[in-house]
Amino acid sequence: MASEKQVTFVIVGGGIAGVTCAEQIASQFTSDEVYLLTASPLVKTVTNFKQVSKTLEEFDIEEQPSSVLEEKYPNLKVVQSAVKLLRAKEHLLQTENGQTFHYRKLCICSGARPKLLTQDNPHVLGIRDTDSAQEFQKRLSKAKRIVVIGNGGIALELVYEVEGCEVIWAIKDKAIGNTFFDAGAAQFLIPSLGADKKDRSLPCKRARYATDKTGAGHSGASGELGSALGPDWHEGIELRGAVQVWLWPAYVQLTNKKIYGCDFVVSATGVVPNTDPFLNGNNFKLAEDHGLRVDDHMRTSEQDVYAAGDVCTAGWEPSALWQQMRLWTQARQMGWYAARCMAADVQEEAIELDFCFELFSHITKFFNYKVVLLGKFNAQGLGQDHELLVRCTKGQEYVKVVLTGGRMVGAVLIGETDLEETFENLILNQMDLSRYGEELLNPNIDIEDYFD
Ligand SMILES: Cc1cc2nc3c(=O)[nH]c(=O)nc-3n(C[C@H](O)[C@H](O)[C@H](O)COP(=O)(O)OP(=O)(O)OC[C@H]3O[C@@H](n4cnc5c(N)ncnc54)[C@H](O)[C@@H]3O)c2cc1C
Ligand SMILES: NC(=O)C1=CN([C@@H]2O[C@H](COP(=O)(O)OP(=O)(O)OC[C@H]3O[C@@H](n4cnc5c(N)ncnc54)[C@H](OP(=O)(O)O)[C@@H]3O)[C@@H](O)[C@H]2O)C=CC1
Repeated sequence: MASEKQVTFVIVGGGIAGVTCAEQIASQFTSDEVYLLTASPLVKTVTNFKQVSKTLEEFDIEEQPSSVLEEKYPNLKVVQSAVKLLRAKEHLLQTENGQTFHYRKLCICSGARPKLLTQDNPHVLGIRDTDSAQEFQKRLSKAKRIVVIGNGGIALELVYEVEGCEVIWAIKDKAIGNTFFDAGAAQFLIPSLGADKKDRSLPCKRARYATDKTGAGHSGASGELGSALGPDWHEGIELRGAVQVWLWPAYVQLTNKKIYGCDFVVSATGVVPNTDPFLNGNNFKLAEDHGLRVDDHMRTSEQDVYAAGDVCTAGWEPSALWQQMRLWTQARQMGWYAARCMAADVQEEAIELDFCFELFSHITKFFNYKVVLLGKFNAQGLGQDHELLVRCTKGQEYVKVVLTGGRMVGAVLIGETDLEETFENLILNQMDLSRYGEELLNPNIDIEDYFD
């Protein structure tokens, strides 16, 4: 049914960024109707939020029916229909179900979708949402062998979690988990794959790695065999050299020229922001990664249109210790900050870039280890101008700090190190640590006493 509404605030997207933004706006402007337009039947909400330290936060994500939000915020209306058209110059939006909204302020939080290796190939799956995860699960239950391509978050989780099916993991780097780790951390984690198999007595879990040091793409390209991952990676992992001689639904040729048959391929090769088709016809500035470019007030290049979460790309000059990564934490922080910017704009108040953009911080789990990443954890953008200190106890913890000019600028903490708060402080206060040298990571010294 066609209808037209004049509203102050419209938010597009029922993911973490959109829901956080809508909640924040609805709680601040209780006498205004706030509209959240979303293509998905369920909305994602943040629960059990815990501020672990100044910048580190932990929370759970729950998918809930939109009624839960509407009950909590009586002025928040959720419309489950995709936006099909935006005319930013006219401040007008239209949804698939025929509703037209004339907004004053709009925030686009339409997320991202998997950047698949090949489009429209029924044997190549991406994992993004509940539907695609269910499709993956369905196909996996009948699969003997899958090929996982990519070396980021999803691939790391999959190769560890998938059971009862042979997994061939094709990566183009020398070490696993290139988006989160360096080779040292990868080396620390690799035994978990083999050990996990023994400990959990999984008869069929087999992981195999194919690496390609050329860094070229996979299907059909040429290249040479990459170097081995290290002495431990194959421990407890069954390795077989030859391609199976029966017909598989799909075959993958890697750049090392090997061909593997499989039931299907998971393309865990990153994401691309959802900026089309509904944004077409406007004058949005896009970043190189196709994200909506936003300034330090989360404003896009179209007036009164803000963006947050995976769909946007930070276009401001970032702090020396922060970088954008498309993660839950940043989706929540951006959604929340975008709401505050929209509010400040309406109330004609000034607002400064939030403190959460001072220091990159992320807590997660890989291979059942707690993982904390701080600042320039992989010495991003530092070139040769840095020094690394590493402490590692096999099977227990891996601690790496990145120093430049004697000051700590990043850290990777794997395991229960209990160092996150101290290191966060050292990074934030930029204290000169030169005189401590390697003692900084001496496990026999209580580092907190040093700096009290
Ligand atoms: C398998 C997987 C595991 C992950 N694990 C982690 C993790 O452990 N830790 C972590 O920090 N991050 C993780 N991430 C990343 C994290 O999920 C994303 O960074 C985050 O969810 C992005 O939130 P968002 O709100 O920007 O986008 P999304 O969650 O993608 O939400 C976008 C919303 O916009 C809606 N939408 C899109 N187009 C339209 C339209 N035209 N009209 C109306 N609505 C529209 C969609 O329906 C959806 O509701 C993971 C991602 C994946 C895929
Ligand atoms: N626990 C967590 O924090 C998790 C976070 N996520 C997030 O979800 C999003 C999606 O995850 P994911 O898909 O793993 O994305 P990521 O961006 O984490 O990783 C993509 C990986 O695919 C590789 N890649 C890209 N293109 C190709 C190609 N053509 N051939 C081979 N490899 C390629 C990339 O290598 P290169 O970098 O060299 O291009 C990279 O290793 C990300 O934003 C991720 O951060 C997901 C799961 C868990």
